[in-house]
Amino acid sequence: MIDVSDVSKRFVLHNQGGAVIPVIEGASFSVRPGECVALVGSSGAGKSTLMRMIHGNYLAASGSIRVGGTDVARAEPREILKLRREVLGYVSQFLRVVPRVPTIDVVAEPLTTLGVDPDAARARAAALLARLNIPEPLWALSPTTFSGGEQQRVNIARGFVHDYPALLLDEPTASLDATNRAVVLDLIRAAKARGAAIVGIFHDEAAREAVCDREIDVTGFAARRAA
Ligand SMILES: Nc1ncnc2c1ncn2[C@@H]1O[C@H](COP(=O)(O)OP(=O)(O)OP(=O)(O)O)[C@@H](O)[C@H]1O
Repeated sequence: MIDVSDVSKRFVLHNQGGAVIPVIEGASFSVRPGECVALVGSSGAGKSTLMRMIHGNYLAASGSIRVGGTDVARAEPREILKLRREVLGYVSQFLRVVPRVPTIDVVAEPLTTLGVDPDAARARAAALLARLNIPEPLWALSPTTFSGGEQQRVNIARGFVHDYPALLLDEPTASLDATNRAVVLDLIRAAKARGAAIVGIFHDEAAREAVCDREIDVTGFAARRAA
């Protein structure tokens, strides 16, 4: 489902004399449907960079990144947007939303964008918000003023509202209490059971052991640093 093949990435810092920072070289791995793979490796090894390349935020310098039928490394921006709508979900650590949109609509939006009836989309959003213990009086409010853990749970609800065939999870349990952490781990297990291919960064080792089938040490793809 997700095939990363011989991918490299370097950053060119144009505002710092064109300094080149090679980060990743020759990264290759695959994630099958129903599998959850953790990216591990020391800080700065390139875990987030690799996730951003799979999501199409950072362009790979070379290689291919196939998600379903799309090569993210070569796709046009509109193909990447279509991929993100239909195939590739992403739970980031930080919630970015349009101000004043109620939480229930923030969570339902991925479904309404796909043409799901708004009432059905809101019902599914409500079920997830309830499961993630977001109090019902908050659903009509914008999540911009929510606590860190509440915002993270809204992000998680949004990431799981559509049954994406592929999912990227950036620290999905980072600021959660034990109860909500367990809910998130159950959502991940359910996504695997329905065949989702998942790539995640989990500094929470116990969470990683609970849901991940394999670890990929990104340090193995580290490019030799040159000035
Ligand atoms: N936009 C950018 N411009 C320049 N350099 C960048 C950029 N993004 C990442 N880097 C560099 O790439 C390297 C890898 O960073 P990355 O954030 O992918 O590491 P990580 O493994 O996710 O680290 P951590 O576990 O600390 O979050 C770092 O040396 C970082 O400075």
